[in-house]
Amino acid sequence: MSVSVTFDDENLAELASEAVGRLVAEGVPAALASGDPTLWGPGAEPEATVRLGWLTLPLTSRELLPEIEKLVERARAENLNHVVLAGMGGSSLAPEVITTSADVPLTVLDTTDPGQVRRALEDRLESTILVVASKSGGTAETDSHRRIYEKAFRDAGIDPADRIVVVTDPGSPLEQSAIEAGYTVILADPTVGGRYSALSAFGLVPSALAGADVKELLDDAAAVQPLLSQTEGNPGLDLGAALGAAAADGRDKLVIEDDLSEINGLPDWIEQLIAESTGKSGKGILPVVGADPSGVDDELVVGIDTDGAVTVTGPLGAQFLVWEYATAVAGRVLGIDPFSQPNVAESKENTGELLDQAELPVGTPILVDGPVEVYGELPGSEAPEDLSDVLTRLLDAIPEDGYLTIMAYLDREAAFDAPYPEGASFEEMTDAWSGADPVTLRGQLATRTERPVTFGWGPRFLHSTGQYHKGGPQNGVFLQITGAVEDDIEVPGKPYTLGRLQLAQALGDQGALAKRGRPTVRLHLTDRVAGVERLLAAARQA
Ligand SMILES: O=P(O)(O)OC[C@H]1O[C@H](O)[C@H](O)[C@@H](O)[C@@H]1O
Repeated sequence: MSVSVTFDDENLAELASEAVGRLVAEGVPAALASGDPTLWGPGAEPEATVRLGWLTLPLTSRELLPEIEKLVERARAENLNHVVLAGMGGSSLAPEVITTSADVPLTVLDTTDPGQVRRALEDRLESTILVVASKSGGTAETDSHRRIYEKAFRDAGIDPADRIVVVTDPGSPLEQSAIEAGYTVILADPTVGGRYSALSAFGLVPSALAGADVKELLDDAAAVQPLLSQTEGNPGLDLGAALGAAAADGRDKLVIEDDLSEINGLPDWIEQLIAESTGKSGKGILPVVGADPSGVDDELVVGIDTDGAVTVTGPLGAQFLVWEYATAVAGRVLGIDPFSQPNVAESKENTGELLDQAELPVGTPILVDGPVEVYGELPGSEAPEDLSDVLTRLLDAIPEDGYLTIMAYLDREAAFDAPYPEGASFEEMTDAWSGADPVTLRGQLATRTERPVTFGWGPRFLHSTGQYHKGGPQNGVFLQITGAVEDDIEVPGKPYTLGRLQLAQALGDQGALAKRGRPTVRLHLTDRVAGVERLLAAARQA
């Protein structure tokens, strides 16, 4: 089974077909299939020269299968059936989709929230195998998770070398330290960037350990690969031309729907791929995930196995490859380098500088509304009356072509702790969860504006849409949510705790956004449960 890309929008079909015509005339399909790094201009060439390995992963990754199989057998023999993956962005998003689609359990740690990390640590440590996945080997979150787990294993009398598997690029500092520590190391293809690494060791190792059939993924991707050098019937070319041409024509908000799909969560992976690849030089495509279309002119709805202006159907392995190819093509149409992420480092550097200070410069709240403190500058000169007023003013500040983003530096599983009455029906349970979930705020605010409202968990989104926020068109309005930490976790060998790192990440990104003059407000929940409740109530009133 292959991937099909179909259009249900005449204008778009025409735009896409014109763009395909131009791309074919320029020889793009053959050039891309042969790994030509000049396709994105001289500025992008050095990076593209070492970033096109994903094109051949359906074949080259097969070489990893025996090594992966051995690892899976060892884990089974030792009853290591709680698989925890520490990895940010491209190093965890693909395994998350692969394992949820295959319905096999994987605990993903892509957070600095102490509560969420503690939850993982306290869950079956005796049967835990930890995959530490980082291409660069220098990502602070992943490094912290490794240090915390090493200590937890040792404290429990377990040798970390028996439990830690490292996936990284050859020559990274992580490879070196992992070899010294005696960890199992699986090296990934260094010619593949993080967000294009779904079919590399980064996607395959944790997914296989969790029980997913990764050979099938590669088979499905290999089946679509021959189509990608064609000038006709090339799903990657058709999709990329549509995304690029639509965005160039002003339809640059990409609503990705997957309601009927058996692939679970692909939009989250696409979000990183598209946002980080295209959101730069003041251009880009804003992925909108988990939201209904609002029917505005600058919106393009893509359905995964579900009807949209463009519908993309096909198995997961093939979808990965087609979306990667389409993103590279859209980059060419938009005139950007799809392999760089120039603005991600900025927030990281800000965070590093903040962590060097004795006290984090949190500032003074402009308002305290019960368990919610409000920091930052609101559009308009008057002080806000209450939290509802803050939300209204943020909504009013969204430019005509802009968007609002909610960024929650919180525990993304905490809502499941919400109490519900004994004997509650499933509906009552989901009501209790959504009443305690900051994600609910997205839907509430979306009903009050036609403009897109997106939601991201911090710091996860910093490795994804964070690039677009800072590098893309400057028309975003930003709402951060942070929370008090009750039970913090030391990061062994580092002068900070996870809670301090988490807050520094929020402040670091706030600095980067404020520097660009974007409206950015931080809501700090001094009591997390009561704070979310208050926030959702304020959104209802606003
Ligand atoms: O795999 P790592 O080197 O730890 O990187 C994880 C993530 O970090 C950065 O933010 C990049 O922008 C992402 O594309 C990458 O996926």
